[in-house]
Amino acid sequence: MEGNTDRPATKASMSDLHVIENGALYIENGKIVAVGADSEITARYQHSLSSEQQIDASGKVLTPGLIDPHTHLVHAGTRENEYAMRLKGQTYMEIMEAGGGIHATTRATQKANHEELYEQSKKRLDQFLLHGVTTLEAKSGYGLTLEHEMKQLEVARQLHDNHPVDLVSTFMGAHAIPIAEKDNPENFVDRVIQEMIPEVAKKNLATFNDVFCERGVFTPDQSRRILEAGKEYGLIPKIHADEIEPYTGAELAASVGAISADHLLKASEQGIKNMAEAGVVGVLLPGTAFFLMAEFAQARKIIDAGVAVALSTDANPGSSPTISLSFIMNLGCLKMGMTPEEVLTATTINAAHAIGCANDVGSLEVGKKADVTIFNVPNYLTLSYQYGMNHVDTVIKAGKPLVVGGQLK
Ligand SMILES: N=CN[C@@H](CCC(=O)O)C(=O)O
Ligand SMILES: [Zn+2]
Repeated sequence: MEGNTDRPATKASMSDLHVIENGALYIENGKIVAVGADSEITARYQHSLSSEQQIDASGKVLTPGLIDPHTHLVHAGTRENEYAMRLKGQTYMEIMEAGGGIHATTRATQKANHEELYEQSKKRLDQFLLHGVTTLEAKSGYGLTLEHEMKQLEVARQLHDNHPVDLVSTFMGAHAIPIAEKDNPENFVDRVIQEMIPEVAKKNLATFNDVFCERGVFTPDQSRRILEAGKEYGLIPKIHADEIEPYTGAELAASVGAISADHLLKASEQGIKNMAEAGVVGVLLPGTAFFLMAEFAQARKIIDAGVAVALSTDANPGSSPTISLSFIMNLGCLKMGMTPEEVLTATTINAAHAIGCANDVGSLEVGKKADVTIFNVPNYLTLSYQYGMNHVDTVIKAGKPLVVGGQLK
């Protein structure tokens, strides 16, 4: 798996995995130093390694460490009660409008202190690692006040510092309009712009700035204001776009120069075309369509239109309570018309592009960080063929084996 570091893979290049049969990697100081045929690499480097420093992956598949470019990792609590309500017919938006949904997780997250939030989020992060993920993006957005948004971002930073998985942070103060400000949303938009964004930027707590642009949440105009304001502070725009209804989120992503537009279940053809032209990565989240029993994003159309597609879990307690990118790969193939090759590109190099880290990770190439996942499967097709299983055998992060035999070391 090499190539597409300068720009994300689109169209046919999404299928080009550059598989090496009987391959090997040599790692030094946390970086990939050589990759190629086992016969060559072994002859050249084996003498410099003790037997403990060698990993025999015969019969298995190595990929770059998986990258999850859209998660709501840092939050408190769960919402299985809402799941039961939806199964009886209530919709996601009805539950949110009645004060549940994102508001319910906001209450729980505000109530949790830093340590509690850290512990709950760390458990999920360990699970991500066990499922082969070595880098992920984590959003705030369950604080909705300066104090609690900062708390979420500080927990994310601490996890990045203490945990082997790398976190890339996104500020998402514009995730919902707090219930108390329902009748005056502009006030809240002003607070996000004037109070929160400058403080997040001052403390350097996020790389990206995301908005839930959806009818009943933030309008396209409010979203644009928030994203443009973030740009002035160096925060790169991202958008939760066209998830529930067509709402010109994809068009907005292209016009504000967003790095990615995410969801896109209801994106218009024009919006998709604009994204392709502007080079906005489309991050598709089929776990959300699955869990909300909604129509899936039209990945086939989106890829054929020239948009670079990445896949993500959207891990969150309301619309996608999973940490399994493998399951997302299955859904990508079975529900969105993607190929087994495309879903691998979408969870590695294209996912890296969606969060601006393709120079360091996302492919198995000399000079990149030695983040490698070894799956106990005989070929890569099996990864999106057998579903509901965790095939991860070994995870190497920056050269260190952290998961061995499917267990945290
Ligand atoms: N759609 C908005 N945000 C999340 C869901 C958050 C929640 O329900 O807690 C998403 O990406 O699906
Ligand atoms: Zn999300």
